[in-house]
Amino acid sequence: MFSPRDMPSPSSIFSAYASMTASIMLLRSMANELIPHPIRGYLFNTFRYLIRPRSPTLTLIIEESTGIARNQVYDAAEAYLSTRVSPENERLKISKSPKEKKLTIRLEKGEKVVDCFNGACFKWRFICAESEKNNPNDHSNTNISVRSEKRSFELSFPKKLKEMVLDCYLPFILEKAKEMKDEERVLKMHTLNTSYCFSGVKWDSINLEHPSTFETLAMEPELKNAVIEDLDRFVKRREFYKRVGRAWKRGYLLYGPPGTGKSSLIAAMANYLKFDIFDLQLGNIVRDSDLRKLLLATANRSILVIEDIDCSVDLPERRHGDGRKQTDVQAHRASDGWMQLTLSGLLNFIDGLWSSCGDERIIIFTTNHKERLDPALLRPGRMDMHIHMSYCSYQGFKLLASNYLETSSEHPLFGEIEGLIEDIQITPAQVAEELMKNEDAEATLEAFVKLLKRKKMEGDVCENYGPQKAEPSKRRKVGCKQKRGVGISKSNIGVTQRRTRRMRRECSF
Ligand SMILES: Nc1ncnc2c1ncn2[C@@H]1O[C@H](COP(=O)(O)OP(=O)(O)OP(=O)(O)O)[C@@H](O)[C@H]1O
Ligand SMILES: [Mg+2]
Repeated sequence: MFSPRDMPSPSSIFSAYASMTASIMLLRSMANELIPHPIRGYLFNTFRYLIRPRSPTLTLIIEESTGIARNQVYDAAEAYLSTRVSPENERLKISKSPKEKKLTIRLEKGEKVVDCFNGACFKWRFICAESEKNNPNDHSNTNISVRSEKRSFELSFPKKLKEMVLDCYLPFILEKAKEMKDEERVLKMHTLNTSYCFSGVKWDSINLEHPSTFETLAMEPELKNAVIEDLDRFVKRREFYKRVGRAWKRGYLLYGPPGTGKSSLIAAMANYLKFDIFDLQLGNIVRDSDLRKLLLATANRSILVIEDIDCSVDLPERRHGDGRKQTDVQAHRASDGWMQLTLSGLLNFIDGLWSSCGDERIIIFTTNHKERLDPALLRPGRMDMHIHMSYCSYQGFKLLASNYLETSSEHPLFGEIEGLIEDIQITPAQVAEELMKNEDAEATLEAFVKLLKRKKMEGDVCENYGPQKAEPSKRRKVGCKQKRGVGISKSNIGVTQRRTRRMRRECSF
């Protein structure tokens, strides 16, 4: 058993320490005489390293670049720490480039930040080491030196948290920084530069500043939710697509009358996902090979849009005897006998090479006339979701009224509007235009009621828009009314709107 009597007395500790120091000094003087200087230095450093007390802290050095490539962890840490500055910080860098929406805050040399995550505290320090080197490219012997900065972050934490830092904390920072970048991202709209049409093809881009969002879009709430859920599912399913061996792409067909929000929905999708838009005007493309080049030049996380697919190009396989005019490019193509842009070329390329060359691709076709589309485009598996954009419903009107007139509560005229709007065809674009005419909500709504009454008096007939199976002429003959309905075709995702079903029942024979 250990008893206090066994404890060494302070005087014995002191004498042991004195004799150890004396022996070290003796060893040192012997070493000085016997061991050559460079070896002595090496031995002392090794000895000091071995007897140095072990620190319970681990420090990770996160350098700005790894050879040529930038270090993603550094960039993520830089962005993330800008949200973690505290009143303790004394010097911060601040900047804003023309394209950025907000001010950017960065730590200045030597500044420290303490960040807490999952109950643990992590110490960050920004290091910026400056150095001067002779310019290796300077052959003029002027000895002009080049100053360079080596930036890095030091992340210190208790050693026992190493696994947690590598598995959770750093991935969390990478994810957070990605979210911040997406938020800051200026979306681009890429369109074709037609001056390259015959010699080659090229995308030109401008900033996409379309303000349409799902909040401002008048759509049946169930349909809107179905679209949002579909997009959410799509972007989350990288592993799923890999597992089932499918290219990570999703196709949407938007169809309905002009002014029902097809283009607005595309912009809302782009703004929601933070995806760039590539607007492919098929009418300006001559050959499949040009099309391929253009498609291969599109980026990941983008939406490829082909508007008005039924009339944008005279694809050889397409049949339409409606006397539509050819564009100049199409006429040129036909006169030269090089009708080389084919629908099968387009579809095969989209399904095959294009989609397997990139990730997170969305493709959207729009049309005012679904019934004129080639069956190849409509066959199951081609477009994942068919979205019917149709006339404005009472729900749609309420959303537009609250956006345009900023009326939160229901106005007394809303009841009358509900009764009228159900029986006539008015597009969201027309409703929006009416609601913008006057700043006075009362006067605007009164004028709107008058317009609805006038339209009702004039009478509506089913137009050749939407999913009806009947021939337009037949529908017109029987005076079948088309109710507004914004729906997804039932063959696609099983979300069919009550309204659309009712409309189908009313319009088919
Ligand atoms: N569903 C909607 N919700 C909100 N605003 C809409 C909606 N539909 C149309 N609008 C308004 O009408 C304008 C024109 O709509 P948009 O260009 O999206 O229609 P479209 O269906 O693409 O027409 P087109 O078939 O002629 O291309 C939009 O800028 C927007 O202001
Ligand atoms: Mg449009």
